[in-house]
Amino acid sequence: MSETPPSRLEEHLPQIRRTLAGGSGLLVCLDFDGTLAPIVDDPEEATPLRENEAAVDRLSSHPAVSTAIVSGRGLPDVRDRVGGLDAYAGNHGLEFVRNGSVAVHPVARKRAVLVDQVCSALETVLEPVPSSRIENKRLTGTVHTRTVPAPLRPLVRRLTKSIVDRIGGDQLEVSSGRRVLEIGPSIPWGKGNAVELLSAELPRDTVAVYVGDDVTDESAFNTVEPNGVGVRVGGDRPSAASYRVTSPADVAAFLTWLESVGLEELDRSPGLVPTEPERPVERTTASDRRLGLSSETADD
Ligand SMILES: O=P(O)(O)OC[C@H]1O[C@H](O[C@H]2O[C@H](CO)[C@@H](O)[C@H](O)[C@H]2O)[C@H](O)[C@@H](O)[C@@H]1O
Repeated sequence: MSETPPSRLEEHLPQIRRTLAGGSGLLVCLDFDGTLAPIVDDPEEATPLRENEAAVDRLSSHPAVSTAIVSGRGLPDVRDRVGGLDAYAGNHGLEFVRNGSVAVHPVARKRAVLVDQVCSALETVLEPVPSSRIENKRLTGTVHTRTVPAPLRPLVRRLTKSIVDRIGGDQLEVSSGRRVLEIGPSIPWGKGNAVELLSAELPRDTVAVYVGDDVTDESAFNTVEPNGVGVRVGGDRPSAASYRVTSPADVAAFLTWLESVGLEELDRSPGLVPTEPERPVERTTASDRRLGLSSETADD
């Protein structure tokens, strides 16, 4: 991961316009929890902001734009929560649906039986821990610790790791996310690979945008940067994304800006792009200024 904190997006719209001006189309990839939907205690209750749904719908209906959700949730789950995108990647990119056909990583498919055994064992072992919750997503599993009393979280981590070691051996691994432990196959595959696959099907000069809030989104930021636009939702901790916004409401403002301002840049043929002044003068338009972003919040 980059050691550089991302810059505040609203201060860098002219750079983003220049990045978009290099492309003939746009691929907009979006994480779900913490990006389109605010983080909530109960994962079942997570719902995208209406403004995000509307902005995604508008982008999806534009002929120059392809849209995708790239989520840690299982595919059926995330498709139920937000509709209308061109493609969906679930389980951190291990499964995919596009043009009506579903693809699953073959190694992940084989190891799903181990994930299932781990989830069952954890249901029993963590049963006495108040408010612990196990989400079996078939190809991966999630242990939720958001509502577990803080002093008990290290115990949950230890128990989870020991069960995964016992049942999964070197076939499974545990990683951390926002108040979750993610259990999945130990293979070098993540959201970044999913974004690569999506990009590979589009013209080479398509500009890729990725918006996400969590550690697993870093591989996707690495995939789209530096020719595309990586946007981290959250505070100023280091990230491979160049830009950051604070909240899902800010994501809606950015997506709206992309549709109303950013897309205009794509339409300019290279010969028509105004030459840059010698000393760059940042072109901030009234539409740029309307991008109202909220104030800082803590990452957790
Ligand atoms: O890649 P994402 O779409 O962001 O999915 C990552 C995980 O998101 C969900 O957990 C997170 O959101 C929950 C609801 O707001 C919250 O309670 C939890 O603490 C967060 O980590 C989802 O439940 C997981 O399956 C995803 O892996």
